[in-house]
Amino acid sequence: MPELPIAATGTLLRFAEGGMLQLIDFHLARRLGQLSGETDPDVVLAFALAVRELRLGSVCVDLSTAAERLQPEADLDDGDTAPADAALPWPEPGPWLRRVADSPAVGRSAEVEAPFRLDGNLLYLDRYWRQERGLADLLRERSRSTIDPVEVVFGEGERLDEHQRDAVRAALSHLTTVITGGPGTGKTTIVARLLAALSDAEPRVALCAPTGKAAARLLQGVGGATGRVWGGTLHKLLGLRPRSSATEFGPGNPLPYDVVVVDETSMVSLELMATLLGALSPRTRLILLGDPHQLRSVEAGAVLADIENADDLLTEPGGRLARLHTNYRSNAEINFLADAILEGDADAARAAIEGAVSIELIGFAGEADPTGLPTVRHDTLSTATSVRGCALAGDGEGANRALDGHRVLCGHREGPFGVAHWARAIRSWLGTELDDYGYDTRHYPGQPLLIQRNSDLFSNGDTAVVVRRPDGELEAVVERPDGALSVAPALLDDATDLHAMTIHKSQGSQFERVSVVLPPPGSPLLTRELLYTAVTRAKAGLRLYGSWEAFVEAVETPVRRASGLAGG
Ligand SMILES: Nc1ncnc2c1ncn2[C@@H]1O[C@H](COP(=O)(O)OP(=O)(O)OP(=O)(O)O)[C@@H](O)[C@H]1O
Repeated sequence: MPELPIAATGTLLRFAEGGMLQLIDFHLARRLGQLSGETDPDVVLAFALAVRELRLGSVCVDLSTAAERLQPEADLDDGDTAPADAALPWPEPGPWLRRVADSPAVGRSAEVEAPFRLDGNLLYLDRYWRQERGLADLLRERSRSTIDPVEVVFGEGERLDEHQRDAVRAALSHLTTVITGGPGTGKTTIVARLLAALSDAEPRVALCAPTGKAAARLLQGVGGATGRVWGGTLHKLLGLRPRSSATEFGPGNPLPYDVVVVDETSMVSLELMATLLGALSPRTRLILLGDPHQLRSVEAGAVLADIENADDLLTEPGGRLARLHTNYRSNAEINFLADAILEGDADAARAAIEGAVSIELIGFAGEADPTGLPTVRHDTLSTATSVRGCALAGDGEGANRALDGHRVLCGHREGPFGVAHWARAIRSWLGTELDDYGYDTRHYPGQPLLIQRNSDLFSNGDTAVVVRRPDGELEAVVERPDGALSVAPALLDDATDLHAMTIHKSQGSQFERVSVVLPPPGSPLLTRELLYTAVTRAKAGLRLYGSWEAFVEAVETPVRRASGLAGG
């Protein structure tokens, strides 16, 4: 049963009881309405739904389709399924939209400040409407600008395929280029090639990504930082301070680069993308790389997918979209499965698993201790043993490499299908198998760590391994864009043991073998994007723990995030 707001009555109470609104949605909507004198419960309901949808990752709510499209929420972490969709008193869309439009809390022109904004059928919190509009205007403006094209001649022996060559040419002759493709389709290879083609002009280049790990991989892929090539997170590029929305660079102080490349753009929120576009000089080439089929940013927005789907954001002469198709890294069975998932074809996806030698589905219904499963024991022990071997020999980079041999990924954070439970079970079982391994709260050689906050030194999502130095002291070796960094383990006291991680956090990384703990049937997390993201983290081997029912449900449930961008 959801927690109900005491002050809610009538319609709003019914929606809260039906799992459609949480306390925060109700209170924020009511307060913002009260400040402007709005008390009509149906209008406050529309505001509360806009707040709810923002919390769930959509920039706005489409009031004309809300009754059919919005689903009640379940507690994501306890594995509960959503409450049954009791018939809720949805207002008639036409009159509802008119009453919302007339509300004093809804701005009518861009000059008027008001907490909400109605754009057609889409209701926004004003701040997000302004961000979306600002981003769309800047993208369209850049699409109208031309740039001197740079010629590229591909050599005889160059192994770039036709799509990759087209993407390089596009980026060399446009101000804004979006290059989409799944993992291993050559996005990094292309960046290296186009930087080589631009090298005569000695451009100042920024290579960045939403996470430090993804930025590190991009930088490594193009041969590392040089005098004119900088690499790091998007937050660092913009000069965003932790826990603040102020940036060093912006419209009055543009970024000092000729080329800005962003990898893993699917994880970038609307707010961050709008900030980036606002901080670019009109002559800076922008190249956005990413896989629009992966999970979206944690914050609101699905900017990459929206730009890909919109007709008018990225157009000639200044803008171009290029798509890459062939995954050169993962094995053919994993690629085949990923394609079937994207097609939403559950039969083909199931057949892809049943006919594969490198993929299997192991029954897991949440009842058993994960380490009772021999497959979990085998994979986690072999990885922990290799990581620990390197750590005891003081080899931090080797330990970090070995850590990528196998990873347990969960959709949920808590509960029997969640990261906390699996990580605890694996760590305590490994503690019984390996000497001096994580049996109490002290750091230990081979301890794999996940950093969960941004700071001057590290980025949220960076990984580290605790190693033993020749003098016997322990140090944590962190992988960063500009190389490994050794720090006292105490500096990472708030990092968590990385015996399992969420699928969300795994974006931007690939591992030799991956074990995925599927959410149970009925979980709101069971979506096509979650499954695709999890499956494509694997290069050579994949295990899914769960049921066919959960698997099929995921394949058949695409995520929808509302925004006004793709609508043009
Ligand atoms: N045309 C090609 N022929 C053969 N191998 C290729 C080709 N293009 C790329 N590769 C190889 O495929 C692998 C993946 O390429 P790359 O790292 O550039 O992909 P990516 O899209 O950046 O992957 P991710 O985003 O997942 O890191 C690399 O080992 C690369 O050398």
